[in-house]
Amino acid sequence: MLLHYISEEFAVIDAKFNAFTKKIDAEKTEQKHEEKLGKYSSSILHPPPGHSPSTRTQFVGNLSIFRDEEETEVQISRVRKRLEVTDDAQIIAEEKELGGRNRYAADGLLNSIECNLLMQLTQIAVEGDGYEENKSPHSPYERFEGVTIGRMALMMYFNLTNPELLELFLQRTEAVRDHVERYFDLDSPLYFTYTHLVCRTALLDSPADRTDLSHEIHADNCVIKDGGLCLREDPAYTWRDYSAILYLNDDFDGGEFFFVDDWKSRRVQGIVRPRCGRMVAFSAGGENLHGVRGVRNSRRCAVALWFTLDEKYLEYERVMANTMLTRVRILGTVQHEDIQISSRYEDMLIQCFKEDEMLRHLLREGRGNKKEQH
Ligand SMILES: O=C(O)CCC(=O)C(=O)O
Ligand SMILES: [Fe+2]
Repeated sequence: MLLHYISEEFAVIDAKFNAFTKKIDAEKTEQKHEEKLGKYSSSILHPPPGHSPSTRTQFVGNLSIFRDEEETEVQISRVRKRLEVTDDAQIIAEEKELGGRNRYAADGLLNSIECNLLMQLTQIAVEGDGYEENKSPHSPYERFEGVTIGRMALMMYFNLTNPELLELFLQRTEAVRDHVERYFDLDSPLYFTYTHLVCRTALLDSPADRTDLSHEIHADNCVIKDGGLCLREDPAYTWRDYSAILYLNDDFDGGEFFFVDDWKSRRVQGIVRPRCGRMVAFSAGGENLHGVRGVRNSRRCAVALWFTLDEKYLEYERVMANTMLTRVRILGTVQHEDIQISSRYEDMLIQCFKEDEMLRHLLREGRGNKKEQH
């Protein structure tokens, strides 16, 4: 009876994986089609990165039996958290200083040791990662490299990077999510939807007088139309509700983050200079048009975090990464000769779950889906 139940459970997980795999294939075909049509050629559209929607129910749907109890606990812990104000983070600028609505900056989300550790993770960054392998999606004078959580998790699983680094990354980004959720005093939970560790490196042959931006002015969840209106419609990541950028270093010139009032006038309302442990957070709509000034030398690294209020867009790679971390703690890493993590690593991630019974078991138990990690 029990065996029958377990095999049925696994059949359900298999079906989800198959559906997910098909979705990835469909996305790839769609992407090729879009590339042909030049859909992303407009400079005023915030380009990738970002995965298409995934749902917790779609992906780890059979965990829903834990849901009721979990939700109640989440509510209680949220109330408790609002009462305590015991963080190390200090708010350094709010709406008034930054010149607009729903935005703030804080320091102290990482200490210098943590920044140095997380900078080690940037060594596994891949050119164009998250941007369809485009090396310089934003500025021709910079190289853009990124790492997603899925890639970090795979590297850790195959013993190519240290589990403690991934753990630190997941914990500190969770602290940012929690801070943003509490600061904006949201009534419903804020979920991660996409996380991207990115570095922008000034190319040596860049002209000294370059005036272009490292990241063109944009909003994170809408497309700016010619008239200046920002429309929350396809192909924008319309489900993104809040954004945060957590900075890891300051040993470079330029690279300031700035808010502007309007796409055409481009009047700067507020500037945030990156430094270790500083973050800027804001609502992701047209009220928060922002950009990044050119990085004039060296390398600027930061973690870009996008959040949603809609649980169905939950970042599934974070659930998988937590599950893989638990597996590695229990059974150790997987030895594999000459493993290469390709740029399309998603298929490999799914394959690991298909082939590793322990991972499937932990996923089914909800061990990658810690309630404090929305
Ligand atoms: O790196 C930054 O400071 C901002 C990047 C950004 O706005 C984005 O990736 O959407
Ligand atoms: Fe942005």
